[in-house]
Amino acid sequence: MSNYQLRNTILDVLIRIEKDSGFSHLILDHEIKMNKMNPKDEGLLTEVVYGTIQRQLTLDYYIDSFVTQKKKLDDWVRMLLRMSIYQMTFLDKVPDHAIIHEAVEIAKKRGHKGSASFVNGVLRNVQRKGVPKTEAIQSDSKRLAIETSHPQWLVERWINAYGYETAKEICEENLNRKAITVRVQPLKIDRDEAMQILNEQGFEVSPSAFSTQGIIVEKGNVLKTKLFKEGYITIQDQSSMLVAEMLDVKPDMHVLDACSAPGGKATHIAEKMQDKGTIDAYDLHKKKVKLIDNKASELDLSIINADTADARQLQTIHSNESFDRILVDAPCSGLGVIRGKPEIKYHKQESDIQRLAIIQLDILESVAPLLKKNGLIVYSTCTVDTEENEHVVKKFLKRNENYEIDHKFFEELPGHLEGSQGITEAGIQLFPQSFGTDGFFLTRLIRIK
Ligand SMILES: C[S@@+](CC[C@H](N)C(=O)[O-])C[C@H]1O[C@@H](n2cnc3c(N)ncnc32)[C@H](O)[C@@H]1O
Repeated sequence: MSNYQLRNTILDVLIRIEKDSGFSHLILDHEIKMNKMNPKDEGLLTEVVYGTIQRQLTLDYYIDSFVTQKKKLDDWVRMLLRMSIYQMTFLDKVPDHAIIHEAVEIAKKRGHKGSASFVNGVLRNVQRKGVPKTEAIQSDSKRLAIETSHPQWLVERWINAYGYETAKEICEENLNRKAITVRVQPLKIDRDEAMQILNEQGFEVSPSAFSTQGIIVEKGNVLKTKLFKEGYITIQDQSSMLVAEMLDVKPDMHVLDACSAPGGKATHIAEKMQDKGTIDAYDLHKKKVKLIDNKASELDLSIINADTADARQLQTIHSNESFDRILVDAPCSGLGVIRGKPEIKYHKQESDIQRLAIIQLDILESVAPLLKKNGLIVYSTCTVDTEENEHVVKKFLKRNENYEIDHKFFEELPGHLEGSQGITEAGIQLFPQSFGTDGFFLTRLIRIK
């Protein structure tokens, strides 16, 4: 692929992610497969696409300071400027003159002479004068929002909930890439053996402190390994691994996973139960239910019954007090996974959070009667937001006196979390900057009567 073709592909991918509100990782994976790219091109494509999305609002702030025309820029022109300025400002892989030359060539082909000279003018200005400073922005939240490319409402929400310093740390960490972590299927291989095999294949690996099944992979693409292809390991964030650990399942239990697709936690629970007992796993979306079946069969697990259902209607299928354990891994705003899916921060609105918090509480309240006395519910989300996390738990407890927080949960948390800033009376909020995990919340409730 020529440099020109590669830059053009990067632009196409970025436009598609923005236009279709699509997930960057899915569109990127598809593009890489379709184009059969070499690893170097694949690396640059991934780096520029993620980086441009991660820094979008900062890049727009730069662009707007150089553009005097009142007319709205064409979407493709803005995107071409974003990806070019991203490379000039945040990467040092390609010299500025080459970036400008290629951007102008793309503009000539996509637009007319005017577009090419406009793109040339803006980029030459960036090259000559550098990008504008942000220090002069008076408001702390606005400055942080522009510097770290987050919507201002979100920055203000995090400042209000956790204070300025923590909000700043979250925003800054969201600009980084995280290490991949995998979970071993312990009925097929043990962790040490899997680590040794990965090591021998050149991967840099270390054991996770969150789960006895977790491995941190610092470098390398595990998706291409035999271990992954044959279901000895699966990709899962360490925070998510904590869920099955905290659910405290045993073989032969009857477990409900109310919001289960694509089945990451259901399969972990099945492994913990030594594939003995029953897991009823539901998801609202029929298409996604297939993913649960696929994951279970990839990992050679047999005790998961996956089906389509609204978690708020499960009383019509199951009678009260039928489950030993229930997992509510609730649909959420996903603000904890911005590092991997950076477009999330632009697509979510504050109203989404309010709408989701109502659904989360509804789901918890609907499944609560289905749990046996002395049984446990784990409630979790991959978000960093008090309204979806602590507030949902507190509202639930206020309205369901037969439940309380299971305090043994805090004692059972891995030792390195002790004294973590995210531990509250309602559960634990993992921040992305704290332990290298996704931003994640979980807690455990016990049915006392
Ligand atoms: C956080 S994801 C679950 C991830 C899953 N537990 C795992 O570990 O792979 C939340 C899931 O809830 C599903 N969902 C949304 N609303 C639901 C509802 N009312 N009832 C059941 N599932 C729902 C979504 O389709 C989504 O797959």
